[in-house]
Amino acid sequence: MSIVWDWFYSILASLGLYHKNAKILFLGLDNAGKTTLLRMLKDNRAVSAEPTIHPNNEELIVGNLKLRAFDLGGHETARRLWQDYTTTVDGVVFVVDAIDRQRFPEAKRELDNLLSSDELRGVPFLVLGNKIDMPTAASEDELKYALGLQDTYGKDVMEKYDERCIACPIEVFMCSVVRRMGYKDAFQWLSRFLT
Ligand SMILES: Nc1nc2c(ncn2[C@@H]2O[C@H](COP(=O)(O)OP(=O)(O)OP(=O)(O)O)[C@@H](O)[C@H]2O)c(=O)[nH]1
Repeated sequence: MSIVWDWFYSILASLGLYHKNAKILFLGLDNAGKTTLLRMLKDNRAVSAEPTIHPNNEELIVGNLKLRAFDLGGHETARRLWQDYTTTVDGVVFVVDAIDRQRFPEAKRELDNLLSSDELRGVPFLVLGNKIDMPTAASEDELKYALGLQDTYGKDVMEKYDERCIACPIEVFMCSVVRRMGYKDAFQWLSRFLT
């Protein structure tokens, strides 16, 4: 295994994603930071991403781990696109721009749609409030309130996943993708629901 490959696997291992057999969707409004996050996981560097013109063109496949980003909002076709992409989704990473308060209601609508969709019943949801490197970013409490997520699953990594849990596990983590802050704990949280 080359040094670069080795190092790449060590990133995935630190996030708890190494050797996972899972399809994870990165969803959220445009400009939230999905592409930047995907590229960060791929290259460990923040590339200033051009806006995604084709919402289905960002994908990362490593062994049995498939990560794919889709934009929501503004276009109805997005839903069809991710539904066509896979019928089995093992996890959703829903990215929200924590500085764009005006769009919190729109983000909430999209999230509510996802949470009530049959295809995603029981699927763990990781909600990332991104861009906390900016001083105007919402706090975790503010974002949770805006998204109606005051009552979340709990962050304790040691807590055992209760298979009988009817509602899907959902938790909010604040992060800055470009500063590489916050998303490690978040992915570790998500990874314990993946096989
Ligand atoms: N300040 C700050 N900016 C960020 C962060 N993450 C992403 N961005 C910026 O936010 C903008 C949108 O990022 P993208 O990754 O393109 O967002 P996207 O969700 O993929 O949206 P589209 O590209 O429109 O599909 C870019 O200018 C990024 O550089 C962050 O942690 N902090």
